[in-house]
Amino acid sequence: MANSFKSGFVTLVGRPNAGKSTLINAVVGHKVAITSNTAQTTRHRFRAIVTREDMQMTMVDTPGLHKPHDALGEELNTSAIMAMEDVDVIAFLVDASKPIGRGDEWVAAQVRAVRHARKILVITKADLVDKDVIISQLEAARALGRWDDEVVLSSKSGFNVDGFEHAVSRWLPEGPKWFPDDMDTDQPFEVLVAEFIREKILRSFRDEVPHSIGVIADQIEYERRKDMYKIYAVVYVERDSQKGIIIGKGGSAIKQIGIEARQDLEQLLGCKVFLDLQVKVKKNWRRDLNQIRRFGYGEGI
Ligand SMILES: Nc1nc2c(ncn2[C@@H]2O[C@H](COP(=O)(O)OP(=O)(O)OP(=O)(O)O)[C@@H](O)[C@H]2O)c(=O)[nH]1
Repeated sequence: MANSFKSGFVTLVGRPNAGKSTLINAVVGHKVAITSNTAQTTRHRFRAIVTREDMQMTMVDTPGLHKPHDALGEELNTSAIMAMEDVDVIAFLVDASKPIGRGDEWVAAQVRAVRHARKILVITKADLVDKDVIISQLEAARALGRWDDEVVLSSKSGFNVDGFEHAVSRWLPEGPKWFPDDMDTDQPFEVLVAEFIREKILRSFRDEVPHSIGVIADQIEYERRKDMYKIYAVVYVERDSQKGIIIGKGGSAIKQIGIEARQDLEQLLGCKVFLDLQVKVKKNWRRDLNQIRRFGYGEGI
């Protein structure tokens, strides 16, 4: 008898910076999620899909859970908590290199409250610490809930990423292929483009403007004759001072962001990219929920 096909949904949760987006990219095999050192990099829910011969696993990335400080923070939390409903598997990620703290405990409490899903404990960033640290971290994390499986891995080195895939697959129910074989993310193209640009800004200005920026890819055109994409994007900031920082002396900072984003986009798109970046001030956009939704962040999308 032929083996039956398995399919289902897994959500990755963990405190900000636990390594959710990096793990998704490692499983997919290329970049579909942006990452940075800045906590709360991920702002919107999206799905990444991996299809194998015998299974299809759809990963739901979520903004890291944390105590909210503003409307954006609340929206991100609601989004992350909602992502735990209606999934088959919850993967709870704990950073091996950071002592378990209140952030992890708070997320674990949300996970414990979900009754129906299978739960996998995932210790991430194993490349950063010694074996004995991993063992003690595993023991401490075990105490935070009841786990159906445990995985220790490193998304950076690739160590045991397949172990994660197998652990999830084990708990997926039999089901149909929900998405076509070649689909690896459900993010609209313009959102993916905007996110790649936002990543570069976050990486350049870790401390100065972490949560005050939003990026919209206004216009994307493909020029067949040149095999080139023309992308016009706007970076929104809250204050004039932030605009100055992002533009930099004589435009040097925005130029550098443009170069890095263009290289990434060329890799994503497999052809040449012309990128036009503008910086505009939109006061208090973070506090205005409609504005947040217009930027595509939170569960409103
Ligand atoms: N050394 C090492 N670094 C890692 C690994 N996984 C993630 N990181 C780094 O940890 C930081 C955070 O990773 P992300 O994947 O963005 O974390 P996240 O949980 O998605 O973060 P939020 O979007 O803030 O919730 C980045 O700088 C990653 O490069 C790993 O396996 N090893």
